[in-house]
Parts: sequence; structure tokens; C-alpha cells
Amino acid sequence: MGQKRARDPKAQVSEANKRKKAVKSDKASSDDHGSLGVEDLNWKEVAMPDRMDDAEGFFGLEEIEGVDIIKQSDGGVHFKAKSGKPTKSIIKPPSEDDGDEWGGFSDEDSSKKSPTIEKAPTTTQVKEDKKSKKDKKKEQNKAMKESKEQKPKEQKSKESKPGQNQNIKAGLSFTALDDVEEDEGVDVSAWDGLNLSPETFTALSKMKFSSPSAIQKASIPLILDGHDVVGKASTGSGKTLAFGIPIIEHYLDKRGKQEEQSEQSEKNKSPIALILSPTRELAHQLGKHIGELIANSPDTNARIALITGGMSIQKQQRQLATADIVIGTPGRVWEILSTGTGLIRKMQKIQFLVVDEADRLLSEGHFKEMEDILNALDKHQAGDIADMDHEEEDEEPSQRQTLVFSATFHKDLQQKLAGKSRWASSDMLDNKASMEYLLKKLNFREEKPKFVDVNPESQMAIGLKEGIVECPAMEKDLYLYSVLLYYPKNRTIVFTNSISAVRRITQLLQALQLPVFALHSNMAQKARLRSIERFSSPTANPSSILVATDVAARGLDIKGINCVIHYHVPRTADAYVHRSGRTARAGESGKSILICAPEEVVGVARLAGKVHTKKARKAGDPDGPSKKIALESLDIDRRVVARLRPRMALAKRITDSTIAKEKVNTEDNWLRAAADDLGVEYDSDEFDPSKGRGRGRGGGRERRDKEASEVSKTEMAGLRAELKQQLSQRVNIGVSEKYLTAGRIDIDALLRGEGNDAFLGHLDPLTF
Ligand SMILES: Nc1ncnc2c1ncn2[C@@H]1O[C@H](COP(=O)(O)OP(=O)(O)OP(=O)(O)O)[C@@H](O)[C@H]1O
Repeated sequence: MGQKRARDPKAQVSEANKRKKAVKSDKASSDDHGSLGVEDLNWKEVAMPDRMDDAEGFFGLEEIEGVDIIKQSDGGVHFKAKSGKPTKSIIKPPSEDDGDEWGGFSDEDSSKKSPTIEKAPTTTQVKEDKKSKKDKKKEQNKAMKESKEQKPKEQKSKESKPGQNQNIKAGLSFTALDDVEEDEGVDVSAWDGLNLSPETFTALSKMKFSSPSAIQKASIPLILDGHDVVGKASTGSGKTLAFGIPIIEHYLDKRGKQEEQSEQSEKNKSPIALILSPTRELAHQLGKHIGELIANSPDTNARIALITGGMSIQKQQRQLATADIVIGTPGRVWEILSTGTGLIRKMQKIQFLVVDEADRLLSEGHFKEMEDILNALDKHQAGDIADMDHEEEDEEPSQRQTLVFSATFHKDLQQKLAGKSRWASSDMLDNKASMEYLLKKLNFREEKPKFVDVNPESQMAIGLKEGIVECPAMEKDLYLYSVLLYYPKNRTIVFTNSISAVRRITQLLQALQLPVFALHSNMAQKARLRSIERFSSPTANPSSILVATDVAARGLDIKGINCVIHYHVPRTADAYVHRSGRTARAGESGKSILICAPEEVVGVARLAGKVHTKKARKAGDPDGPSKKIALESLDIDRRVVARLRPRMALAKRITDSTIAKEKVNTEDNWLRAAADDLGVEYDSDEFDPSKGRGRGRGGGRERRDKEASEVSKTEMAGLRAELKQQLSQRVNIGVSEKYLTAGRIDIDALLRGEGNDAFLGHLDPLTF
């Protein structure tokens, strides 16, 4: 007969905690006498009786066999194995929270869980284990799908608890259930009806995406149904997952089928998707975003290969060989595909071709590489360099789906993609015809792709406010600095139209002790990524500033950007939309501010008119011509500008001088090297471009550069010291000592660091 004890699940946690100390001392003595404490034993649950009348307060009993009871002098009891040596069926296996939970493991379980006594499995066992795991998973998935389909909505909402994923709770995927409890996922029932897998539900829950965005809701079912899709939705509205989720769904589906047949060897593996992006940063971000979906999706190991310039080609080739999803910029993708290692052949099997930021990829700059890639994807075309010798093999024509996404499409492109305008015959030489030619090359599987436009009314994000600051052309730096000080603790991107402006403004703001990073296409790739990482890190200074060219205008998704400043007026309306779209993402709010000189006003008005055309028409006469909506004019307090002028003058002198010195040094080095090559003596005065010139174009600038470069070290040190001193003080905007003593200033609030701590005195915020 086994020894028995009472078990009360309700009280077990506190009871177990109380017992922990006693058990510890039991354990110490058991070592000495070969006896065991109550907690050391592997108690087994006794089956519940059908009737509980005689249970008298016990919720259940546990028993143990093969032990003798040893009574202690203090009235307590110990146990001892009958056989003398405790067997593993008697000893409780170690558990992670030993003492808090009554395990009740069987012998078999305990042998599996304890690594010390685990037996090496035989080959047959491994195979069987794998098989049963697969079967179990298949059953789980099937059951979950069925349950999802059958479960009525009311029942789901009844069962839901805040902070829990109803779909997952309702289903039978135990892995998913565990994950949700650990990660406190959100309720994702709003995704019902999109026919997603349990894995994706789990991932969405963990990523806390409680409902699909409009573009996701509209596109995902179409893509899952096998259609080509052209998707248009405002910046930051979740386009990445609109195509990312169906790709992962396809991966899961394909993996299921492969498991049923035979394991596909890594070597023969071919990617399911090629995602093309216009910039390296965007490609990396797409990889990160889809990577997060994969990482949060249980048992999903889809591999992503990032194929962008500036990184090792060899590494990328290796990654590509085993990739499920390839994400890259057209230049590097083509460079690798054309290396002749059979990659084109693999790529021809992709199920999805995604053209992200399509209006950019299908226009100037990327034409040649896009053409090469598209040619290569379709069999027996020029560019199929590596696979010419396989041409005789007859393969199925490509069945890939083409997915084209952007926030902006030129009217012409949009109409053509939507199939509303006929494709022109190909005259490939002019730009417009090139675009049409490329569109043909996209080779949609359907005659008319499904066109999804979820924001026909406005291109701008809903939470975006747009303002304009007018200032003299020569004072843009001063006004930029003022706007930045108006919005402390705002993560801001400042866009310029040139690389040299990025360099200069970055140095200028650095001199003014602001936390600033630069981003432009002439930077080494690692430096580019480092700038973005530092700027976007959650631990970064909340006032961080990124000064960038339009290389950062598209797609970059950085959390918490509150403000976008256009230092230069963007060259196109689309650029304005994309730049401004770096803020007010995923339903958040944000500001876009144009700094505009008087001579730029006409261009800005035209730009605003283009961007807001539909809104303007709707607001006024729906059939009439579009009225141009002026952006809200922001009044910067003139006192602020006046007070900041001296420090800006100092910062400018320091910056100009540093840049001029760098330039002179670079030119000097170049000329010295050239002189060496020619075998002539180098005399810097003789080569000085400013000597004997100065009247023609650029002469004035050269003279200024020269003067700036001649600021001595001592002068520079003096300028820096003066600037430092000025920056150490708050900018006083009209507070006199009289006010301070007369109680007009809330000193306590000041000391608490409330309000805008760059200024001393009251500052009306720029409300718009
Ligand atoms: N269903 C969702 N619920 C909440 N947030 C989401 C959802 N889907 C995506 N997001 C988040 O929204 C942000 C913007 O997504 P994404 O980068 O895909 O936008 P986009 O439409 O491609 O923007 P852009 O046009 O600027 O490239 C991301 O941070 C993403 O994590």
C-alpha cells in the first residue's frame, strides 16, 4: 500500500512556500541518514473518486510507493526507500520552480526532463519522435484552422480576457498558447476573416498589432487568393506587412506540403519571394520588419537574405543560396544574380515579386538594373547568363504574383497599373516609354492586377500637421535652430537637397551641442547604418536629430519621430509626401515644417497644391479647379531669433572654418599627389586657386573659403570658448531681474525643469 498525503491545489503555492525552509533542513539530514524529506518524493496523484462526499475538504490525494516512514522525535516524519537506495521513481525530478508546484511526473516523463539521466535515443526513436511531432503539429494546425472557421464571434468575445489572444486561446496550438501567456499578447480577433495561420495570429498578438490597417485588410485576402496587387496607401500605414504576411503564409503552407512529401535539402532550396527596394536602409528595414514577424511566429524559420550594396558580396551569395525571402536593392541584386552561379535559375521559381516604393523603382535611376532583373526572372531572356546551357530543359512558365506598393504613384503610372490606360507601344528611349516598357516587363500574371487605393482622398497621414516658416534666404540656419529649440525632446529629421548641406548643417548643429547624426549616400554603408541605429535607438537622446538627403525620405520607419523639417524645399511633391511620412506613422501624430525663403514661396504653393489637390476640390467645389491649400504659417517669436543670432554667428564661423580647412587639406593632398606623379616640385602658393582669380564665378566663395581656413588655432579656441559660454546659459527672452524678484517667474517650476528649458521667460508654443 502506498503512503498518502492530502493535496489542495488552491493552497498549494503558499503551503509549498512555507514548506520550502523545512524541506531544506530535511534535505540536509537526509544526506546523512539516507532518508528523504516530503518534498524530495515523486508523489503521484490518486484518481478522484466519482463521488466527493467523503473527501472532507481534500481536493485530492497523492501517493508514493516503495518508501518507509521514519518518525522523528519532534513528531515530524521522514521517508526512506524500502530497498535502501532511492530509485528514480521515488525521487522527485528537478523542476525549474521546485517547491512551488506539485509535479506528479511519471517515470517516463522524469527521465525525459532530467538531463543527467537522459538516454541517447536510437535512430528509430528519433525518426518516430520527429514523425509524431510532425503529426501532432499537423493535427494542431488543422484543429486550430477548423476551430477558427467554426467558432462563432459572440463565443469568442465571451471567452476573451483583457490582454489575451482570443484566437489563440480558442485554438489548439499549445505552443501558441504558451507564448501568449508569457508575452502577454493582445487580442487579435480583428484579424479574423483574413484566413491567417495560427502562427501568424500568434506573431501579430505578440507584436501587439490588434487590428489590420486598411491596406492590410484590403490586400492580404487578394494576395492570398493568388492575385497580382497594386497597393497604394499613405506613408506609415503598414504596407510592409500587407505583402509580408501573405509571403509568410505561403512559406508556412509550402513548408507543410514539403513535410508531407520529403524534406527538401537546403541545397535545392529556392527562395519564395524577391522584394526590391530603392535604398539600402529601406531594404534593411524591410528585412527587420518581416524578420520580426518570423521571429514572433512559433516554429517559423524562414530565412531572409539581404542583398544590398556596401556589404560583402561573398557573404550575400552564401545567404542567398539558402534563403526563403530575398530583399535587396536592384543594383546589388543584379550584380549577384549575374555572377553565374545558377542563382537566376533559383530566382525564376519565386512565387512573389514585390516592387516596394514602385514609383521610385520604376523610374529614373534604377531602370537598367530593374530591366536586367525582370529579364532574368523570365526564362530565355537576355541576361540569363548563368543558365544558357540549361535552355533546352523545358520548365513550367513562372506563376509568380507581382505585388507593387507605394504611397505615391505618378498619375500616369497609376492609371497604367490600374489598367485604365492602354500600354503604349515600346519606344524604349524616352523616359516615359521606359516606364511603360518596365511595366510590361513586370509580367503580371493577370491581365489587370487588383488595384487597391485605400487613401484616394489624401496622400498624407491622418495625424500629420503641416506648417511653414518663412525667413530670409541667408537666415535658414538661424530659423532651423530656432525651430529645433522650440521643440526640445522631439526626435527630428532635417531634410536637405544636397550632401554638402547635410555635412555643413550636421557640423553646425554639433557646434551648437545638439545630438545630431548625418545620413547621405556618400557615406560608407556601415556609417549609414550606424547613424540610423544611433538616431533610432530607444536609449538615444529624445532630442536626437538626423540630417539627411532624400536617401532617408522613403520607407524609413523609426519609432518616435515627432518632427520632420524641410531645410530645402523638396524638388517634387512626391518627395514632400515621403519625407513628411517619416513622422505620424502607424496612427501617431507628427509635424512637418517647411523652412522657406521668399523666393521659394511660389514653388511651395505649387507643391502644396499638388499634394492637397483632392482635399481642396472636395472642400470647395467638387467639380471646379483645385484650390491650393496654404500650409499653416508658423510665427517664430522675433525675440527668440534675435537672441539666438550671436551664438549662431559663432557656430557658423567655427563650422565654416573647419570645413574650409578640411577642403584645403584635401585639395592640398590631391595636388601634392598629382605633383608627385608628374615628378614636379609642389609649391602650394603656385597652385593656389584664389591667386590671380576671384572675379569670375566661384571666385568669391573661394576667397571666403580661404579666409575661413586661415582662422588660427588660437582664434578657433577663442570662438569655441565664447560659444560654450553662451550655450551654458538659457536664452533669455525678455525676463528682467525685476520680474524675477517681483514673482513674475515661477522659480520652482523652472527648477523642476518644466516648460521649454532652453529659454528663460515665457515662450508661446508653435501651435498648429
Ligand atoms: N496592423 C498594425 N497595427 C499596428 N501597427 C502596425 C500594423 N502594421 C504595421 N504596423 C507598424 O506601422 C509602422 C509602419 O509600417 P510600414 O513601415 O510597413 O509602413 P509603410 O506603409 O510601408 O510606410 P512607407 O510608405 O513610409 O514606407 C511600422 O512601425 C509597423 O510596425
